[in-house]
Amino acid sequence: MTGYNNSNGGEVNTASNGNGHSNGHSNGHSNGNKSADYTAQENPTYPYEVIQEIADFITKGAGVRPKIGIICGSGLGSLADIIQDARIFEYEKIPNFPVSTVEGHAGKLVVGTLEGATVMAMQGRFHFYEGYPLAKCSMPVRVMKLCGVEYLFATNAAGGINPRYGVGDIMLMHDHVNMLGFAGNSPLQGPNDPRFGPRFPALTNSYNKDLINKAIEIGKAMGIESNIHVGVYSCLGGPNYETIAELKALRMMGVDAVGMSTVHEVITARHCDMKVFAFSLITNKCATEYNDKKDEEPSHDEVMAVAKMRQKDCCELVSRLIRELAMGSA
Ligand SMILES: O=P(O)(O)O[C@@H]1C[C@H](O)[C@@H](CO)O1
Ligand code: HPA
Repeated sequence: MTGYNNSNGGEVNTASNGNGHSNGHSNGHSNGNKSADYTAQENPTYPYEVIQEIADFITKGAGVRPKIGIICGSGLGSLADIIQDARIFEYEKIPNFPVSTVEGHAGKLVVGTLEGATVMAMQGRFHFYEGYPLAKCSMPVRVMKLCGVEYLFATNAAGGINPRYGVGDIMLMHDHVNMLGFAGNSPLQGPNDPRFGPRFPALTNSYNKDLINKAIEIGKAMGIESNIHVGVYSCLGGPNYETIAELKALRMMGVDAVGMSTVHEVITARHCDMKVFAFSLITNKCATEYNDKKDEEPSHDEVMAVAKMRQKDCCELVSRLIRELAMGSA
C-alpha cells in the first residue's frame, strides 16, 4: 500500500444498506463538530498509484468490475438501495477515502448489479464546503474509472431558478456554469497526469445527448414528461444558500437550477473520457424577487423531505436508463 493519507484496513460489509442519515465514523472524522480530514495545505492531487490501489481494493473486495458509476445526491441514497448482490464498503474503511459529513449522504460505496449492468454507487458525495479541495471531492470519479466504469450517472438536489420548474421536477443536465471555475478553482488544478487525461480537456459536449434523449423517452413512458426538463445547472461553493441578487444574476446567465456539487465530478469524468448523464431533483423554488416570506427560504430539511418524496421516480428513471444501456439500446 502506498503510504498516503488515512489508510486503514478495509472490510467488505455485505449487510443490507439502509440509507441512514447519520454517519457513525470511528476514525475520528465523524460529522457534527469534527472537521473533514483534509486541509487545503496538503497536496490535493492523489497520485495515480494511490487511486489504483483504492480501485484494486474495491474490485477485489466486490469481485466485479463495474461499468456504470452512480453518485447519489442529497437524500437520494435510495438509488443505491435497489442494487442487487450488493457489496457495501463504508467510506471510513476504504484506504485513503474521505468521509461523508453531510446529512443525507450515508458514506457508503455499493457495488453490485442493476438491471443487468454492473454498477458502483456512492451513497454520499463530497462537497467543497465540507473543507475538501475539489480534487479530493471528485477523486472517487477517478477511482470509478480505474475500476472499469465507462458511464457516470451523477444526481443532485438543486434549487429551481427557472420559473417554469416546480418542486419535485427533474432537470436533465445538458450543460453547466462552473462558478467555482470562474473563481479559479478546478478539480484538475495542479500537475496533470496524462494517464487520466489531457492537460486542457474540452467540455463542449460533456453531457451525453443519447442518454438525455433516452431519459426523456423514459419520462414519457413513466407519465411524468411534464415534470421533466432539460436545463443548465450551476454549482456554487455553499454551504449557504444563495442571495436573491445572486439568483437573479444566475438566471440572467441562463442557469436553470443551482446546487453545490456535481460540476467538479463531471469535469473529472470528462477529463478521463467517461460518458456522463446527470440530473437535478428540484427540491425548492429559488426566490428571485425580494419579499418577506419566511416560508420561501430554502432549508436542508426541505431538500431532504422532497428527495424522499420523489425518490421512487428518480430510482425508476435511473434503473430504466441503465436497463437500456445494458441492452445496448441507449
Ligand atoms: O449533494 P447534493 O448536491 O445533492 O446536495 C445539495 C447541495 C447541498 O449539499 C445540500 C443543500 O441542501 O443539498
Ligand atoms: N441552492 C443550492 N443548493 C441547493 C439548493 C439551493 O436552492 N437546493 C438544494 N441544493
